[in-house]
Amino acid sequence: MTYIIQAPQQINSTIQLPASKSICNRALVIHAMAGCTFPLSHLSDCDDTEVIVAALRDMPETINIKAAGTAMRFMTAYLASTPGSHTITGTERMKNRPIAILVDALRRLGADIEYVEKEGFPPLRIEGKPLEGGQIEVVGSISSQYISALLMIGPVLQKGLELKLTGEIASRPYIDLTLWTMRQFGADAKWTDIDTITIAPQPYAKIEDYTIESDWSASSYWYEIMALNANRDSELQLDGLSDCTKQGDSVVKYIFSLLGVKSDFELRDRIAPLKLKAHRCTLPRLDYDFTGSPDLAQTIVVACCAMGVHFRFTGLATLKIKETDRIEALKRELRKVGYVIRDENDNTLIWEGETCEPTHEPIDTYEDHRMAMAFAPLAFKFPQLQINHPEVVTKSYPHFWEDLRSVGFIITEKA
Ligand SMILES: O=C(O)C1=C[C@@H](OP(=O)(O)O)[C@@H](O)[C@H](O)C1
Ligand SMILES: C=C(OP(=O)(O)O)C(=O)O
Repeated sequence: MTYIIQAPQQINSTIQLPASKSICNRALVIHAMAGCTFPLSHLSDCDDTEVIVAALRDMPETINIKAAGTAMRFMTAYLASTPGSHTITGTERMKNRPIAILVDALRRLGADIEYVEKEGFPPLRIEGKPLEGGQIEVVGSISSQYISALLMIGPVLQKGLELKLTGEIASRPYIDLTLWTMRQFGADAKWTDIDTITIAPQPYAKIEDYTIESDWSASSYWYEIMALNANRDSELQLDGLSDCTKQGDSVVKYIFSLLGVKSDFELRDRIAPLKLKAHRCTLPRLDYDFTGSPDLAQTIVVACCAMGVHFRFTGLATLKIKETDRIEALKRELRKVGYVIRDENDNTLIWEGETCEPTHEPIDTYEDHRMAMAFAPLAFKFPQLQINHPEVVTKSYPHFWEDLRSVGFIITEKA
């Protein structure tokens, strides 16, 4: 399927963002470890959360986690520490996303895990059993999801867990989000040194009423829409977010303030409406390190090209092992609309304003929800923008296209 997208002149609407898949997936695994039987409410209906809901509910012999990285990593640690025999697998892409750092760490904690196909990658055969726990070192520079997965089982390990992280820590705000979620469920989980996290062997508490904030990563596409619409009469309200959030991607508020989008929360101390308004952007260039917020990179890269803001973005090394190689995907698809960006050292993207003749071919999405959502706002600049396989958005934001229609986008299916 291919969508043809036409953007509205002006936006005056309210959007209810989906629940944060990162918080949902943490809460679900912790909730299961706490032995809670009642379901969690207000979960996201995105694919990445639904695969965990189904896995925990049915616990089939073979668990297919599809394309969900967090689900693959969190469920691997959960299954390794919970009695039972399971194979965990996923999409072809998932079978090429590395998992050796997590498997090695779990084996050092006593886990029984075998690779079913390729050494270092899913699928995995796991014989779950109570694990002793203790002190281990883990590389922190490849994916924070390995660290989060280990931390979440910490309270149920006989000796608890002391995790020393080595190397530069990638996606660190997600580790803090894990610790915060664990503490909400009664865990004693904290940084005890600059590179060390300690989890006490103390069971999780059963929590009945748990509110899940909306997804700040999803809000980024609305910030981009407001920036590219650049109409002073437009105003957009986003519901479900909090100014005192623990989601690292809330830094989007700051980044887009530099690109002319003003954010105004009705209340500061809890979930409250957030109003966005666009002002003129006069920024000539933006340099930013995305080590802590990799999921925002595509949004900001596309927005800056469309706004003529030159950039040098660092901290992008982990983009190569996500839903697709996002560095290559960005370079290739931006050329179709006339922007020539280049990469350096496998972790940097640079744009000095170089352009090429646009081909106006449809944008390919590479089974990556964020490619579709980051490119859609380009419809403000390129009328009749086309996006291939728009259905990829279900990974994190199933009603993205309906929400776009509700604010005035005209979206038609190409015959
Ligand atoms: O823990 C999480 O919820 C996530 C961590 C990040 O992954 P990495 O730690 O692999 O960068 C992020 O990209 C992903 O979308 C969600
Ligand atoms: C990288 C992402 O997801 P995951 O790693 O959980 O598949 C993402 O949602 O951008």
